[in-house]
Amino acid sequence: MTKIAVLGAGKIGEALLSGLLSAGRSAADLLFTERYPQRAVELTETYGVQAADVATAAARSDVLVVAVKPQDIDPLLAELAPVLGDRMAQGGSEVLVVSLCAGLPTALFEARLPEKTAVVRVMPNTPMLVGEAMSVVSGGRYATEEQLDLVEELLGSVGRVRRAPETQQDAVTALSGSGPAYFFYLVEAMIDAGILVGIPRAMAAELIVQSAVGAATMLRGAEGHPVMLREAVTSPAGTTIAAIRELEKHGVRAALLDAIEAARDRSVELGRANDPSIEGDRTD
Ligand SMILES: NC(=O)C1=CN([C@@H]2O[C@H](COP(=O)(O)OP(=O)(O)OC[C@H]3O[C@@H](n4cnc5c(N)ncnc54)[C@H](OP(=O)(O)O)[C@@H]3O)[C@@H](O)[C@H]2O)C=CC1
Ligand SMILES: O=C(O)[C@@H]1CCC=N1
Repeated sequence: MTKIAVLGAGKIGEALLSGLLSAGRSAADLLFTERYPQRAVELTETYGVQAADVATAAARSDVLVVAVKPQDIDPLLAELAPVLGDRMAQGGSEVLVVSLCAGLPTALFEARLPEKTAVVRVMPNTPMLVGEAMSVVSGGRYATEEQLDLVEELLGSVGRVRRAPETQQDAVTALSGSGPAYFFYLVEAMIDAGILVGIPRAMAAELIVQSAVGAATMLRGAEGHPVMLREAVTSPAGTTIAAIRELEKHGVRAALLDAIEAARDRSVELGRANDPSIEGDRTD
């Protein structure tokens, strides 16, 4: 069985560990690295997965999943490069580096890691926790078809997977990587609206969450025809159109277009900030 190490078990790293375990992968085939010992102890207690240092993780794993914040990539790659170099020098099997980092191009990893290291860039999302991730996979220069298939299989066990050219990854990050946050934000606002119109919080939450689950299930079944689904809810001179008029008046559609464009731009910026060929453009 493929041995996988998650380097940086924060929110998305933990979601991946949890999702892979729920999908039936053995804890013995997983490792993780973490900066703070207390966090490592908590994760081991919760999931039964062992913590390791970067050298051990790199020596024992077939796949290294990088899940640190883009701003933390430099020290991690500086630590990883010599370890992978030693592994190669000792004739060890090839390792595959899978980056989940927003904005960071595969070329960045290829430039900092030993020559010809295979890198795959993935943009997943947190619904991985419940086996409903949307992940988009792009191969770097040295990633083989078999390695891309392997990554698709791993992520396919925790949700849906698509392959796309790396040039689309910043846009993908803005859409599905951050996407769950937009829905959570809408739900939060709708629950507040429930309170405004006199429904207690717990009941408002139940009404809205179940409506979201029902709407999501219908959207999936309808293969993405949101306009027709919305029209079916919108009666002539009814309540829904009164609400839609307000949404349009307040520019909610335009706000979403701007928001997703801003997220795409931020992903591009994170990549540039970590590009050693661009001087004086580091943004945190
Ligand atoms: N959260 C999300 O929805 C998604 C996130 N991503 C990407 O995943 C990556 C991680 O994001 P997220 O999980 O939200 O961030 P978190 O900050 O929750 O997780 C990153 C973890 O990595 C740890 N870490 C940092 N440096 C090292 C190191 N050198 N060795 C070991 N551990 C280290 C951090 O420790 P410490 O707490 O000490 O800093 C932290 O626990 C980012 O690149 C992000 O772009 C991609 C898709 C979705
Ligand atoms: O907000 C972020 O930068 C990360 C990437 C996609 C979702 N969360």
